[in-house]
Amino acid sequence: MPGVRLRAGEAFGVATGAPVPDGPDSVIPVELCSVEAGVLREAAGGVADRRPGESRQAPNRPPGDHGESHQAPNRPPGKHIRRRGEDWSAGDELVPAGSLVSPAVLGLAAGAGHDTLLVHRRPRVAVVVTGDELLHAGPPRPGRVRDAIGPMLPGLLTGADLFGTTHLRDDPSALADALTFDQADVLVTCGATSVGPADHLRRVLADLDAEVLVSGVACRPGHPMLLAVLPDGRCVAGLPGNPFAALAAVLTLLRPLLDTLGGQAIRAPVTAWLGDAGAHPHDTRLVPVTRAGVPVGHDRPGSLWGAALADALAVVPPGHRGGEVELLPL
Ligand SMILES: Nc1nc2c(c(=O)[nH]1)N[C@H]1C(S)=C(S)[C@@H](COP(=O)(O)OP(=O)(O)OC[C@H]3O[C@@H](n4cnc5c(N)ncnc54)[C@H](O)[C@@H]3O)O[C@H]1N2
Ligand code: MOO
Repeated sequence: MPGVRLRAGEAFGVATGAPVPDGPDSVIPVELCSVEAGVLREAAGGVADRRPGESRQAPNRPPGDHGESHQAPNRPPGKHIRRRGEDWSAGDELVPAGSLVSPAVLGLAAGAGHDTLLVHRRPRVAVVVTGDELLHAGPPRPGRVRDAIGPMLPGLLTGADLFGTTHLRDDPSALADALTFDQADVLVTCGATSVGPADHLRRVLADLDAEVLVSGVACRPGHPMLLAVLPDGRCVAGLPGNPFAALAAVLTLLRPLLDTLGGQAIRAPVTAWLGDAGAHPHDTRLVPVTRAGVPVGHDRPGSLWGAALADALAVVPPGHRGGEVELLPL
């Protein structure tokens, strides 16, 4: 309370959050005091300190005792007073650069007096699912499979804005057309990464003068995954058509790309102990496991069953027989 100065033995009423006058050593909650004939009396303990049968009333004091020498047992100096600058000082880093602006970060920034924040824009993503054989409703039948990647992707693209999903037949000119969509920072294609007659992605990218940065990786599943940059800087992430391989490519290639474009800090690795999980002789294997690192099985490249049962994919290095491995949370 600017302009008010308390002397020893004096008290002043103050609402929660209001400035306190100069001079007091602490604040006593109003429910722990009483005022009789202009004299403030303080209960010996707080409500929480009362034992069964004890009165909450202030102890009897002789008239004239203003309580100035009385120190309540639970009232150290400074109690219930927030000092200016006690949470942080000018120039302190409140959250590290690269942090996600969560609701708490937004509130903290406002509380610290910021009107604007310098942020990365969320990357914008468009998805293109290819395949003559794909169905989008009903049960699979001979020669036709349900699109399992399109429904899986939106929930995996956290931190990005998704324009939507386009479904294409195996037609190179339709694919080339889809890759001209210039509102997206990243175009995600599903299928057509391999070398079969209907796998047009690499030829289409060559025709568009794209620079291929990643053309296959030593990882099972997911080994045909691809990353390319179009001449105008837009990225193309090619997910393999086998659904579990597509998931592997999202976790190991697409998500790190989106995190980087969105300015997010690199996630600290999570690890678990994993025994002999059937390591590949020369490639890294991704094995669906529980949080405790127990393989759940059902991990064929065309099936998402194991991933659906698992908490994470364990990153199993070639030749692994047992030891600590990285987990990619699902
Ligand atoms: N000659 C070679 N053939 C293949 C190789 C190879 O190295 N040499 N790699 C195999 C691996 S591993 C994978 S993975 C696939 C990747 O194939 P593509 O990305 O070209 O995808 P497609 O041929 O279109 O499809 C493969 C498989 O997945 C089914 N599929 C495709 N899209 C979906 C979808 N959205 N939802 C569910 N299932 C999908 C598709 O019907 C095929 O059965 O290549 C291998 N071949
Ligand atoms: O990427 Mo493929 O599905 O390795 O098996």
